[in-house]
Amino acid sequence: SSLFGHVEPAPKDPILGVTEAFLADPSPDKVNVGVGAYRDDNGQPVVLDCVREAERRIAGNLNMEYLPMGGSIKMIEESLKLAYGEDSEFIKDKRIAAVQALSGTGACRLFADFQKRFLPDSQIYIPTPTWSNHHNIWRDAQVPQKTFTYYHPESRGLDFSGLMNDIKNAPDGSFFLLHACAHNPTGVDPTEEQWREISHQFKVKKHFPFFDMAYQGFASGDPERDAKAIRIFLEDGHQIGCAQSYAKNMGLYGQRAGCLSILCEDEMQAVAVKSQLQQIARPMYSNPPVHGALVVSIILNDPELKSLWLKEVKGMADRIIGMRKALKENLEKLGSPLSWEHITNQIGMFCYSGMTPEQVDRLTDEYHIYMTRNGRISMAGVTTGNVSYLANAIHEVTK
Ligand SMILES: Cc1[nH+]cc(COP(=O)(O)O)c(/C=N/[C@@H](CC(=O)O)C(=O)O)c1O
Repeated sequence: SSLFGHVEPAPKDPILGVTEAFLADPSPDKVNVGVGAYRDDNGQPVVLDCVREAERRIAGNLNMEYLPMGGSIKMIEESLKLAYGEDSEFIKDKRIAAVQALSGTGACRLFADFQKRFLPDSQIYIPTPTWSNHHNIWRDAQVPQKTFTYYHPESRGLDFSGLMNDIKNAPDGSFFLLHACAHNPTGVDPTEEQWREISHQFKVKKHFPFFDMAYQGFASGDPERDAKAIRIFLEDGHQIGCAQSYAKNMGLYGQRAGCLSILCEDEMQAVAVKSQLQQIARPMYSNPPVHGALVVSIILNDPELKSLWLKEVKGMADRIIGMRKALKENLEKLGSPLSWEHITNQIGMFCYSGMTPEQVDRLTDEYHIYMTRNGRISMAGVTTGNVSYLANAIHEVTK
């Protein structure tokens, strides 16, 4: 028998498979509101001006040397300031073990592998629902998963009491995966007050919070505001883990620029933990890519470029917020019998519409509209040019 005859075709990825189907569709009316990637009002991908300027500054004088296993020190420094705060005591005390990672996915995976290696009996509580790849990451790291209540379908909001119950009922010292802001796919975030209650309960239970922060700045338009959950936990004295990504908020999708950080008890522990994170990276990819890290470092380290970035990331967030309003208004104008309040109550890249897989299939089959079957709409794919077409189709399949 042939060597690889038993290898079955892999199932389509629930998110990236939608992009493939969209690209294969010849219809001129097709609309892609599947993958969470920003598009401008013409439906085109965007390279931010701050990124183009950073590229101009490094053009030609790039060296192609290896980065250290832990990645670019400068990029890590800038990333920690963004997540933990410019004046963070934890940065000053060198208590944070941090390595450059292959974007947010790579940061989550490094953490999951670290968790498996050094806390082999631990498991991880993952919100219901969550970004589909979270399950794959901790599965492949062989860390057992549990789920915790998060989304409340009836109100299309947060099931806070269900969430708090699950936090209370989990064994002491459990690991929890938390979306720092712009929860994917629901667009539902705890309020500041709710984050404070969650943080308090985590102290009582000695739980460990691992924040996946893939959208800092992209949710509210203000990176400081979008880091509020992390800052609350830090003020309460928690040790945390954090996965950062520059895919969405800096548009560096394909550059795979991210950072994994773990707040340790002291500098010596941070040095040990960082050295072990590097030990995991070395046989996996040896060291991370140099280009994206350089772009990030130049932008965040230069006050002029950083303020340009802040303006541009707010611009992206504002456009999405504008499309939320437009989509809701179009549905209301069509006389939809349903409430669409959640479209503007939710935040970040996604609207969790509440549509069923069958309704999503009809949108694709009858209207060439592509979204994940859980009814998640990537709002960045909505433009002034397609919002009424999209609203009409949604109305037709939901009325
Ligand atoms: C919560 C979350 N975490 C991490 C990532 C990974 O991003 P990276 O490019 O590795 O930095 C994504 C990407 N989400 C979108 C794209 C994807 O599925 O990869 C999405 O949900 O469409 C997330 O939504």
